[in-house]
Amino acid sequence: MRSLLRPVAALAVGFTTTTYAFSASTSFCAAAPHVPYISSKTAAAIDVSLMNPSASPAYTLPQLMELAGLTVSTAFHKTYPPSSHVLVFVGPGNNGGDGLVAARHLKLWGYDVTCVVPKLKDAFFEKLRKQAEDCGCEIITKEPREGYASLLTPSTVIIDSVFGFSATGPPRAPYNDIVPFLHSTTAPVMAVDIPSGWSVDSGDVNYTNYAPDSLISLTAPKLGSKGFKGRHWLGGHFVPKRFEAEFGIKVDGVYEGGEIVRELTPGGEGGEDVDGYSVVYVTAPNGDLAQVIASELVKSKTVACVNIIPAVKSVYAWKGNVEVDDEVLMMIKTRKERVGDVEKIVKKLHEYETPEVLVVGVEGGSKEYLKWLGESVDKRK
Ligand SMILES: NC(=O)C1=CN([C@@H]2O[C@H](COP(=O)(O)OP(=O)(O)OC[C@H]3O[C@@H](n4cnc5c(N)ncnc54)[C@H](OP(=O)(O)O)[C@@H]3O)[C@@H](O)[C@H]2O)[C@@H](O)CC1
Ligand SMILES: [K+]
Repeated sequence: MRSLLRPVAALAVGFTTTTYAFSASTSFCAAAPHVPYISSKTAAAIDVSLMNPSASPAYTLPQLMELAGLTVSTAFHKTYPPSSHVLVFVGPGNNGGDGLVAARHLKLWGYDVTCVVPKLKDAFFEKLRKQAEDCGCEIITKEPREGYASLLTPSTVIIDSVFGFSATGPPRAPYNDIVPFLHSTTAPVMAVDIPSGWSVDSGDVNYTNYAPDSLISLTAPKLGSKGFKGRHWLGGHFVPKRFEAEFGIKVDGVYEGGEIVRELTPGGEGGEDVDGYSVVYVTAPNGDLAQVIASELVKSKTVACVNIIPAVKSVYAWKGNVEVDDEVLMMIKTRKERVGDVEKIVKKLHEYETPEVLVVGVEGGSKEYLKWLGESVDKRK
């Protein structure tokens, strides 16, 4: 007799079949370039993996910062003419280090550059400051008596390299004067990685109305920049290919023809939030029950689509025996935030006591398909 308790381990055989059916039954292997947004947590994990001294690629911080800073200056050069005066606000972490390296490159490319450096973390940052100074950048360590606005000229473009993906909470001194200045100035700003003062994961949740003119995202755009409306560049030519699958940051075709930055369309070209979608696997004893569950899920706009894959054989351990069952497999596509609702509906309609509900993260997909997916599922109420 078919067991009613369905252990997760029973998925092994079905999973293989599913993988095949997934690509064979749909047509969304589109060639459109896809650029995923990542969370602050993922960004930090990538940083750790890039610089883990005991595992490849074992980059050192100075190596990465040189590449990141060159990336920032390249995006800047593509956006603003060399006749601009550049005012770089340098923060306490690596975002600030990117700004100091970019300042040096921009000066060497002919820009007039001033760096505001109120604090330096350690000897390495002191070296970066010195290198910028040696290349001809003006260095300012505290707010002028007349305020930061007195540093502006009619051609000034600001680089906001105050806070990156590790910043949290309201700005503390000495940045509690700089960040409000950035939020209120009318001078154009290029933000590095994330506009300072925005939440890295949620954007301008504090309603600062800070809207930089341009943004250079490093490695992958951060979730908080999803609503960014200005010119948006992506750089990160230092990330090994294998990280694409590992961290879901596949960026096919992004860096072409020797370029180290690529402009995204406003809001991010193909920049759907892949962190925001899930595939849920549910097995059922027969196609009729699967169809009842699938119809309810789609009708209620809890999910966008359910593929019912027939003739799945599940082989699993059960009470010391090896069981073999004929089942069907539902492959359900939805927003991540609706996975809990999917589980509720499945449990309500299913005849198993413990139906399988296994959630798999989405690593990528075509721009058009992900857009349709998002539009087809109601957001959580
Ligand atoms: N892989 C990549 O893409 C690469 C990325 N790179 C770059 O690194 C950036 C991330 O760097 P990061 O981790 O050093 O973080 P970031 O935000 O610059 O500074 C943290 C500092 O800020 C401070 N702090 C925090 N909150 C604060 C507050 N409210 N008010 C005041 N201070 C506050 C905090 O102090 P603490 O809280 O520790 O006292 C700490 O000292 C990333 O965005 C990118 O630009 C490249 O350089 C390399 C390759
Ligand atoms: K920033």
